[in-house]
Amino acid sequence: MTTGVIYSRANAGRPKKRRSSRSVARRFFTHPGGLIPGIIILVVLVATYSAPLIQMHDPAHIDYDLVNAMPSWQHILGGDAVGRDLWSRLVWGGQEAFLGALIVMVVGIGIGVPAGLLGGYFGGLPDSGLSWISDALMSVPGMIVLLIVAGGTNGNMLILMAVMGVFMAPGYYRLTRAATMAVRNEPYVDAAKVSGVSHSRIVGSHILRVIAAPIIIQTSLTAGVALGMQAGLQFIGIGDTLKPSWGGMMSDGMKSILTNPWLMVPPAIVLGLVIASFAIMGSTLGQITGTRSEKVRRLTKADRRGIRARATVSAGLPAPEQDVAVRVRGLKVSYALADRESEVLHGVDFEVRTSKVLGIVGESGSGKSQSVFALLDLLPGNAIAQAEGIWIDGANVQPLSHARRRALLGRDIAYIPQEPISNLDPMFTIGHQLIEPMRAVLKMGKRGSREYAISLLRRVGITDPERVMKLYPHEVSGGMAQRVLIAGALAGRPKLLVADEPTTALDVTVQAEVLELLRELQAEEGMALIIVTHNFGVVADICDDVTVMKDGRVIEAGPVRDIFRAPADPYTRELIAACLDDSESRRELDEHAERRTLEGAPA
Ligand SMILES: Nc1ncnc2c1ncn2[C@@H]1O[C@H](COP(=O)(O)OP(=O)(O)OP(=O)(O)O)[C@@H](O)[C@H]1O
Repeated sequence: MTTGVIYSRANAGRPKKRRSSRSVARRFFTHPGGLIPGIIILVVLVATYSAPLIQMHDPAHIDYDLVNAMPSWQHILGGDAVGRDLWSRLVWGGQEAFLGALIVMVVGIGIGVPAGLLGGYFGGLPDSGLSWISDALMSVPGMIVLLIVAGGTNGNMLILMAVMGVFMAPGYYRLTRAATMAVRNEPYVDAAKVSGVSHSRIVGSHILRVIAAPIIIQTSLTAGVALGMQAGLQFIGIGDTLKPSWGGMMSDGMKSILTNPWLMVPPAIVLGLVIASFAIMGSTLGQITGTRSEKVRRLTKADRRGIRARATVSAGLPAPEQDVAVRVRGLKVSYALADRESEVLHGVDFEVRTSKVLGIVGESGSGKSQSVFALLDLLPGNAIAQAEGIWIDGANVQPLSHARRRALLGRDIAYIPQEPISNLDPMFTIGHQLIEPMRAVLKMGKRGSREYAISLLRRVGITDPERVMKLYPHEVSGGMAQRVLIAGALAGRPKLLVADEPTTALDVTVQAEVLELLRELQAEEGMALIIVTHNFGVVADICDDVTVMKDGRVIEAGPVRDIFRAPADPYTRELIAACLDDSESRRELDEHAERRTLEGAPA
């Protein structure tokens, strides 16, 4: 699950995959949450701005015969309390509403987004100053300011909307600042800076892309709020009362609520529909422009029935020999996407012998982690895993329920993750995080679990465990955190330990120590160990057997010595070549080559 991206000037400042605006538009208009509200807003907008064409009468013309008249062919929505045509006022009423919402959005985004980028990206004084202004603005009651401005400007709705935009700016500011702060310390942003990419380009290509989705959602909500607030102001009589407006129509309707409640209905429906459409549209746009690559779907009952039916295939297969701790046969993993299934493992086989170490090796995306997650039954909810059989310690666990498979974790099977620090909760001490699972899973008492935790920490090479127990994760190094996680994994005395790239996040000297520790513990405990790695050096260092994976398939498998000596597949040869450095494994290979040359065979 790690990806190694080398940052060069060629790709600096350019995200690897950028969704084109055409593809966003296509996905938006094929999504019901985009198409339906989009059509509603478009229809209302077109109707509003074609008001001179589609009005049936002059919206200001008073016809006493039309007072509170019910809908008819000549007046499709009837007449209001003073005898004006309701339809004509409704279509004209939207013009000011949309213009007002646009002003609010432009002012809010225009002030809030640049300020948020500035504060979030540079921090320090600009951030403190802008945050102070934003907090000050948020503490001012906006409605009161609007009423004062309304008094001073004789209810000029466009000025009022601009002021409302200023009050919306802190929302944009906070959103943009938070998203920018989250991204600014990402390694790819540091890499872009180191590559000499300008701040404006980093902001434009990396940060704006990340904040686009929340800003779009915020804008849709802002449009809805602006329409609502504007209608509220018009409702209380602010603005040009002679001009048709939705808020004004609702105010008129309110006055006649007892005599003619119908007057409220058309403006309320149109306003409600438009506000709801903006909200739904924003959420859909956010979903589409978000970071998810493809929409996933939840597994249906039919999917689950199919998985169970396919799982029963394993029932007829013989159990593995006694010295096989884990055997996986014909493992396939697919993901249920919106319109199809995407298969990422295509029938993977591997096995680990009792008290032996298996290395699963392959480049990024080859399917190593998916294979072990399927073994551990830890795949995400939309994953469909099928296998001819998954035997752990002689028992086929494939037909077992999720609950029974989960019950194996922490006892029979333990797991060591890739990123030690991020797998420890920063809110709790190391001691708490070791003791808690012991009490829950192993049902140990408080005192017993504390003593056991201390003994385990000592066992993984921590010389002052009592002190370490009191530390928080941020107070320990990566290597120490990995030792803590290894101690936790050993607690249940597992028969199988799965380590997913356990040294990737550590520096080279610590990597060697952690591997050495794993090798020692595995031998002492007699556990089977699966190490997932992309580094053949690690395989050479610690593994007895190796399974080489590529594109969700096993390319080659066998004892490490044999595969190093004579890799059958060109891909395996490439992987071995890639790990050739000054490490121990390189020396071993050189010695091997030397021996073969002395014996007269080609190296
Ligand atoms: N949740 C998911 N939905 C869809 N596809 C996924 C999902 N998780 C992983 N995949 C795909 O499964 C394939 C195998 O991923 P996996 O994480 O097993 O690779 P890996 O060999 O462990 O890589 P790395 O060394 O980077 O961890 C990849 O193509 C990946 O895109």
